[in-house]
Amino acid sequence: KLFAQIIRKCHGRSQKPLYQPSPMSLSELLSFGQKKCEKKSFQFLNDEIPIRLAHIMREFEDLPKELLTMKSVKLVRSWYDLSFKEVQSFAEKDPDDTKVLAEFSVAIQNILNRHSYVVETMAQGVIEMEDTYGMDDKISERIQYFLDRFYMNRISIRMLLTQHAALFGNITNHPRRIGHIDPNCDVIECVSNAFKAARQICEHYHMQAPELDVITADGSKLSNFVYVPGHIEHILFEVFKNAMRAVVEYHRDKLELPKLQIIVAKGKQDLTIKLSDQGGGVPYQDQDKLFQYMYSTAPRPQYTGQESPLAGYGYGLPLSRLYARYFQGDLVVSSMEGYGTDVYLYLKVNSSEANECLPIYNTTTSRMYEAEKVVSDWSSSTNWNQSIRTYSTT
Ligand SMILES: O=S(=O)(c1ccc(O)cc1O)N1Cc2ccccc2C1
Repeated sequence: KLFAQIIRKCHGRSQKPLYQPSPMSLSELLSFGQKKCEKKSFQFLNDEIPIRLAHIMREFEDLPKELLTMKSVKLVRSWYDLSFKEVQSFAEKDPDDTKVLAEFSVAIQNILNRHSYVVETMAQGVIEMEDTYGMDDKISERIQYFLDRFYMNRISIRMLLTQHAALFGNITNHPRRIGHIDPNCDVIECVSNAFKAARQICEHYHMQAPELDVITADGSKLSNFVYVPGHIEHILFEVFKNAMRAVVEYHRDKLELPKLQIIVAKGKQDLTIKLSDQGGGVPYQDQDKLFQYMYSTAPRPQYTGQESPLAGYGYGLPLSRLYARYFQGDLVVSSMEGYGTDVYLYLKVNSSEANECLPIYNTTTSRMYEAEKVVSDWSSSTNWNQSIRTYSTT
């Protein structure tokens, strides 16, 4: 019933449709945080969190039923149901009552803790489904579509909740940061922190790790760039692990490892970080598989326990691309098989353009789950059953 209201459009053009998520820009989140008004933050979250939870809870219902019956997926849905009810219970409470605000902060911490392992648990559900029912392209595409939206929704909810917890909880923060936002984010420091963390793992396991050269393009004044350092370090940590693993494995028997290279360039719109490795690269036709949840779970290497710790359960790149896209940036991989791979991380320079990227549930969404597989209207082989191979538009 509540969800039926949520996608109800209100009358009149000027108003935002009722119960649609409200994307915030980095600059709005920053100034909201600088005001440090706990009551306003409580009221905003009181409205916004149930809406963002409800939209993704409704989308769960369009998932392949094979996935919905998996116990890991049922467990994740039960967490969302519980958290939705907990936030809803504050709907009528008095925002001027400091006891209510204190209870709200406790509820937020409980919700963040409850949802700590959602990514792993959903990945387990996908594996359970594949083991039970097998996999085909159509199910794989629907799962890819859902997980990108599901994890982006989760990133957005955790961003709002951790901002409130950092601003009004009793966590001592970095002096100049507003919650998790740094008005003067030092990208070179982010690069250095991520590189050291990845190198430590690589050296511990592989006894060696490639060195790093960092180049800042001329005229790139890196100062006063507003961003969430944690997001940049999360992304760079993943791509450094990939690059180090590629270089160590491709040059296994050599004494000297070719260095990694980072170039940082800042223009009017983009701050771009390019990471180049000489790790042998990947075939062009396999490049998009790097971002597939199914690919990273499907051909599961036989876990012999000898797996390099640099090789996580493979969600590193798809999730990192969501973090990059969350504030209107992107993550692009460009590989040369036989040589190595370049990864471009694009970030918005202007915080007022860095708006949250939020999935919303509407008729387009539900159609995406019903869509039949498209038949290819390109032919690239004489063999008849090949020519109807569908042209995947991932
Ligand atoms: O596909 S890659 O070119 C590659 C992908 C993403 C990235 O960030 C860096 C990369 O280098 N690459 C990952 C990897 C792992 C083990 C052995 C060989 C390779 C090659």
